[in-house]
Amino acid sequence: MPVRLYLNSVGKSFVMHLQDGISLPVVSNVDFAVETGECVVLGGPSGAGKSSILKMIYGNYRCDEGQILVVRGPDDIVNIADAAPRRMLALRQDTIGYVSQFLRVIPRVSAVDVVAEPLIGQGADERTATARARELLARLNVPEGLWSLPPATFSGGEQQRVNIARGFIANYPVLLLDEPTASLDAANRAVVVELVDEKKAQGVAMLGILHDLDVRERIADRIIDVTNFRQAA
Ligand SMILES: Nc1ncnc2c1ncn2[C@@H]1O[C@H](COP(=O)(O)OP(=O)(O)OP(=O)(O)O)[C@@H](O)[C@H]1O
Repeated sequence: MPVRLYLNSVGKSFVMHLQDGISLPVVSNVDFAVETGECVVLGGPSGAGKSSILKMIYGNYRCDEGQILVVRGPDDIVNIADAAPRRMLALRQDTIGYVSQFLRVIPRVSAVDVVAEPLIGQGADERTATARARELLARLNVPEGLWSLPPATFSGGEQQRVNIARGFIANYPVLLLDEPTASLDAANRAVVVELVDEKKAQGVAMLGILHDLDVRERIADRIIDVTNFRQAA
């Protein structure tokens, strides 16, 4: 399968400017690829650098060394490590999705509109996007009575499921999964496994952090141990 995402000698340290500029090394020489239709899971103990790697790919953290290449087509390769902020925002709209367990609540916007929004952002008409949003909310067992309400008052688990629907609705060639099943019940974890399988069938390249061993076992095609990239202090 063709490579969709390639991390080439990526390194990251945090410089603590308020503490005499101390440098905290996190990872170095991170080198791996994710192919289309594949789900790769980052493993390793707490603090190993799993989230930092995902955040560099999504552009939340600056990549200090190396390249993060997204292969969008034979002649269309973007290096996220040197993408300007405006370019990064465009990539977040059409190329890289991020599903975390936390919903960023937008005041006064209904759950169905929160979910539909990324698909509309990719050019879908409102009616199609809303229908797809309703379908996903139903699959994730969010009670129908809540769909027209803003999720601010929803329970933690309901907000999490709205967020998963929002993360899976759009058509991103690369999808980052940051503990999407944390604290979901078994039935909803199984729905997430199905959604991941559907994305694989569509050729989406996924990179995730999943502490839930059962879900990890079911969706990971490969596990990469991040301790291999530990940077010497
Ligand atoms: N913004 C930041 N500023 C300073 N240090 C940070 C920052 N983000 C992460 N770190 C440090 O980088 C190291 C790696 O953190 P990271 O969150 O990537 O690990 P992780 O493997 O995802 O851990 P966990 O499984 O606990 O979420 C940790 O030592 C952490 O303290």
